[in-house]
Amino acid sequence: MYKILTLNQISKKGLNRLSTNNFELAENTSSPDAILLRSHKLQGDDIAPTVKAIGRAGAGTNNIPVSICTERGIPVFNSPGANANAVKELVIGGLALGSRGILDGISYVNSLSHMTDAGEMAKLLEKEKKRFKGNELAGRTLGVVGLGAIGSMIANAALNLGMDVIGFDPALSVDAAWRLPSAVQKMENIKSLFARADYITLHLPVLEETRGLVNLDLLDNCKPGCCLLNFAREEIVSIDAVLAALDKGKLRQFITDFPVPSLIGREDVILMPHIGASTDEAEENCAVMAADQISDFLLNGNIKNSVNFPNLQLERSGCCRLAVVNHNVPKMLGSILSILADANINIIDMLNKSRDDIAYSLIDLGEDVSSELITKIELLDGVINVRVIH
Ligand SMILES: NC(=O)c1ccc[n+]([C@@H]2O[C@H](COP(=O)([O-])OP(=O)(O)OC[C@H]3O[C@@H](n4cnc5c(N)ncnc54)[C@H](O)[C@@H]3O)[C@@H](O)[C@H]2O)c1
Ligand SMILES: O=C(O)CC[C@@H](O)C(=O)O
Repeated sequence: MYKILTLNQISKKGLNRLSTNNFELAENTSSPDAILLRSHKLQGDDIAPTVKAIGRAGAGTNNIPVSICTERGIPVFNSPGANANAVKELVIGGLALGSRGILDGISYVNSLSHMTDAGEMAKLLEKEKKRFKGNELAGRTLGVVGLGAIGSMIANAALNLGMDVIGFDPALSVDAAWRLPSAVQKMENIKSLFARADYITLHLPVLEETRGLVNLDLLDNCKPGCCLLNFAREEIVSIDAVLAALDKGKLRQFITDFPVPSLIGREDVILMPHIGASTDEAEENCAVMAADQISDFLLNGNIKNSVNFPNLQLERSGCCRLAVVNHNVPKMLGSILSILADANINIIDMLNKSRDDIAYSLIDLGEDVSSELITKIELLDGVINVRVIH
């Protein structure tokens, strides 16, 4: 029985994938085999020595100490694309809020609760509505920074709204490039995107190189009257730089899913409480994907959608399976295989892959192995951990 520690509210549909025959769910346990979480900020010390895998029901993994997990041989999984549609729809909503007097108009109507005569109210609204006039999105230029799962969906939707779309992504994957409509004009650098766009939307991960990426220099260079949307992560945008650009009138509006106190109460800012992925559908999609990946890893050693381990899937064969994590250095596989050969154990099937400093092998054996043999493999210099999966 594997113990799964759930942090945050994980959709039931996902948790139901973890059959009670094999898994026990707990919101509090000191010896979990895996952790399932959403935005909970996990510290290295929170990860018990028993933890074999971490599943993020969502896209961003900046709340998980991924490099510590890698050193400890723990794969971290996320759910790429599973909440992209939810974010896309909210960003389209954000574009509408940023182009029309929707929020002010609604507040104004709500302020008229003292009125009792519908005819009088209609007359007043017709007179006042000019205060809430906006501009159409069609014909304006949207700059999309980060053209992955979310960015490419937004680019598509914006084209359908009649917008011109320009994009910047220095690390676009081949799959993402295939998904991207050819009408999206690729920019050489982020500066030229900022200089040309009427609306800019951010959809990149927070990494060392993207922390504070949107700074004074970039905002000084943006098209006057531009509207910036941040549904990616707080850390990507310098709030001081945004406040300065708003005060100077360089930016017309800032719309973000990551509020901080200094942004509250400004008319040129729209704040949402990190609800980009808060739809039933996205929560279910993410939870199902994360739970399936954790389940397949614990039961079979297979890896899909890990952010720090190689993807590796091998159909089960033989009597038991060894899953070995080791440093990606020469002779490791040979040393493991010679221990098995010396014990006269037949290998039925195997697969070995590496990613950066980590190598991972699945080895299906013709017979069961003793704990002494596992200890021999564990003691090899460079081996990080070994699991026997029956
Ligand atoms: N508001 C929310 O609730 C919410 C929901 C989902 C995701 N997110 C955030 O959005 C981010 C993107 O999500 P996704 O699903 O599209 O991820 P993704 O991995 O599919 O796409 C991210 C893209 O950003 C690109 N990128 C990396 N560095 C860049 C840089 N310096 N400049 C421009 N592009 C760069 C990558 O090459 C990739 O194509 C996540 O990492 C997460 O932080 C927020
Ligand atoms: O779990 C959530 O609600 C937010 C998830 C989102 O920030 C993500 O990175 O996928």
